[in-house]
Amino acid sequence: MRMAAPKASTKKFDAAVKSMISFGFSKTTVVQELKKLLALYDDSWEHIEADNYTALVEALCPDSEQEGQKKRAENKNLDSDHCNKKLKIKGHVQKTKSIIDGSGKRDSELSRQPKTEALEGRTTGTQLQQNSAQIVIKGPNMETSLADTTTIGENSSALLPESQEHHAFVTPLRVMCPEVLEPSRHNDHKDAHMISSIHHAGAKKFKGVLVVHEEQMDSACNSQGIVSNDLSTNFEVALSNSGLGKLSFSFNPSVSNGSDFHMPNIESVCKAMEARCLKTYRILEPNFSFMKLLDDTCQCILDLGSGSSDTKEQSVIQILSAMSKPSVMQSFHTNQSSSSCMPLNNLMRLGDTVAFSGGNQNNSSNMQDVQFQLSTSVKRQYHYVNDITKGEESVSIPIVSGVEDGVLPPPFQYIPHNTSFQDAYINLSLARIGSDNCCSDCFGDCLAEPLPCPCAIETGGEFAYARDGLLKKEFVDACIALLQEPLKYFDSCSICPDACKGHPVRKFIKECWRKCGCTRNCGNRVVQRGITRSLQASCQFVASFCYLAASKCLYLLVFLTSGEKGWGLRTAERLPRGAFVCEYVGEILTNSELHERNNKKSDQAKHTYPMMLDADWYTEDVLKDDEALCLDATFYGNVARFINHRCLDANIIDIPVEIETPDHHYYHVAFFTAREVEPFEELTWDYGIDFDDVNHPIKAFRCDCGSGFCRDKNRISRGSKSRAKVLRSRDSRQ
Ligand SMILES: C[S@@+](CC[C@H](N)C(=O)[O-])C[C@H]1O[C@@H](n2cnc3c(N)ncnc32)[C@H](O)[C@@H]1O
Repeated sequence: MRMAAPKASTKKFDAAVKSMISFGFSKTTVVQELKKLLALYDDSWEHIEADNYTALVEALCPDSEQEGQKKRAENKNLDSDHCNKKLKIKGHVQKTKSIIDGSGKRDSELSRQPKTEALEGRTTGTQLQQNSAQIVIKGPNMETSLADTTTIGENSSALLPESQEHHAFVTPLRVMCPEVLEPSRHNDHKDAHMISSIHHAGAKKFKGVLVVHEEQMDSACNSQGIVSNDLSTNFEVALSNSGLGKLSFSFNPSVSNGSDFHMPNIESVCKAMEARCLKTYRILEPNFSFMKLLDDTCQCILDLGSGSSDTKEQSVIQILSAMSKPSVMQSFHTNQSSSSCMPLNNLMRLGDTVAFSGGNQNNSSNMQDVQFQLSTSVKRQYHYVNDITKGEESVSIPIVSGVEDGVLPPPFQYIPHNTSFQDAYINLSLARIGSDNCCSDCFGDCLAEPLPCPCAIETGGEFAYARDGLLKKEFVDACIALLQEPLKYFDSCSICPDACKGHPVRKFIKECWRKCGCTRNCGNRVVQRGITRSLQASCQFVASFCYLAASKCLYLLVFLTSGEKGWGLRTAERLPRGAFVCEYVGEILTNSELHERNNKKSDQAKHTYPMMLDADWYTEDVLKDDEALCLDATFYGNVARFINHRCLDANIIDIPVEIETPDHHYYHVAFFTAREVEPFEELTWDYGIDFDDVNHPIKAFRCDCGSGFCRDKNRISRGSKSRAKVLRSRDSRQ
């Protein structure tokens, strides 16, 4: 009889289960595997908890298990008893040979398979059939409907009608027929041909079968197909030149361990797979779809199998795009095997710039090889796509979409701090900061002191920041109220009494600075530290798993929006309310200089990047004020230049921050989250544009913000412009 587990073990057990559930594993499976591991390790948690539950992850992920066990046995010098036990498990989890061959005799083959019996003792072909889900891949010109494709010959009884838990849908097919077929490869497979892939994972027995039925294809174009039956990899491939394929997944109901299993809807399976890819492999492409992955897999099989030259014709940009991803991934996955990254070794571009192929599975050395052979201009583009900051920030900011379509944002110089253009007069001398505006008597962290320091005077004697580095709730509330209803908070103006309708009151943050006695790590210094990695603590994927590399991490991503807005910025992680995102950085210009620039600006330049500082606070005649300042990020700027506008309910707000100067003539514009922001949500702020003001020197764009509170009466109706249309119109302009 087993003794009741002591409390500490129960906690460990729960923690391990919780951790694995967060990666998408089912509780039942995790509990089962965990119990097995505990038995294996004689209830020693040391090995199970090591490296963030690596042993458990490996037990749950069959592909990595054998390798992982080998490594663990080597590294940890497991005693022979453990090794023996492991060997037993290992024997149990070995991948089996495919239970379906290319002959299409699925039922009989299934029931004959000794491996199936050995693994389950219960699995029958019928069970598999009754729980199959189909995905029909259909060529662009094929008229065959889904319903049509469900009736297949006698050897394809796995393909059942909808009523018997079939889930089918159509996706465009990129797999075209191979021009040359080797007769020996398809002669024996006249009936139904299959792409099959079967994984047996010991306790976690899972079978996935992708089936391509060729009768249907033959009836469509009476063509030959291609079948590969590679026993060494347990992988069978059949492709038709008709453009119609059928992928059928079958599941063995015994995996459900007697629970009430029902075949899930195929769309929810795709969604779950996409979530899993996002979490586990950190696939950051916003348009990633599991169906596209399957589609690409077929294309890949065809390309590799037929030695197609398609891959050679990819544009450099496409290669760069593909290259950028693994290196981005690598920053998260330093300990990962190459399998989680893009297959770099298969990318080929022949000709003047890149010649790259080979079997080297080590991505880091591949990257070096590629970079070595790329021309300078291609290298420059590659670096730009990978990190638009060119290393100026402590985080990398990649371009994650649009690149595959050959589109890049118009060039600009990345600068992490504001730079004066010419006439702008900014006096940053320490002498101008009086003792009232700094805390020379402080030391260490001002936020740790019981009383606020003089720097908090600006914020009513309270620090704007809390100890966790976020803005205090009340401060965010007050800023939002002032931005959303400025007229309510107008102040009588002493600066421009004639023209000013009243300066709206703004909430300023005053940060401690160099004249203060506190250290650089003082909690009242946030914006001046720039875009930092501190927010990564809130990144659920990274924090809870062991892939966080010592190198730079993803945090912000530049992407091509789906509407008329052009490029945008999104966060890669969940951001809590009140978090500092980035500063709006650009050239500091006087209003007159900006006016001159606007006059010279070509009509082609669709997007504009100016930001008024003290000049535009509801004055009507602002351009008379030559000394008034603004920021322009058109030629020099930082990542904030990609943040688009959203009327009223944007997820970030701009807050003026004093750092070096005590007046409100020149200040920093910092963006903070107005609410919690979900991973991959676009970041937007309200530019404060009056869309009705036809006299404004900068012509307002037609707003495509999609907000229910959109102020633009001429707004673009949602859905009228697709991403494809935007790309097409860009192409025609180039
Ligand atoms: C600061 S830039 C933002 C980045 C810009 N989307 C790009 O592609 O570089 C401002 C410009 O983006 C576009 N934009 C921003 N928000 C928009 C919106 N809600 N609707 C339409 N266009 C928008 C306008 O062209 C505007 O002049």
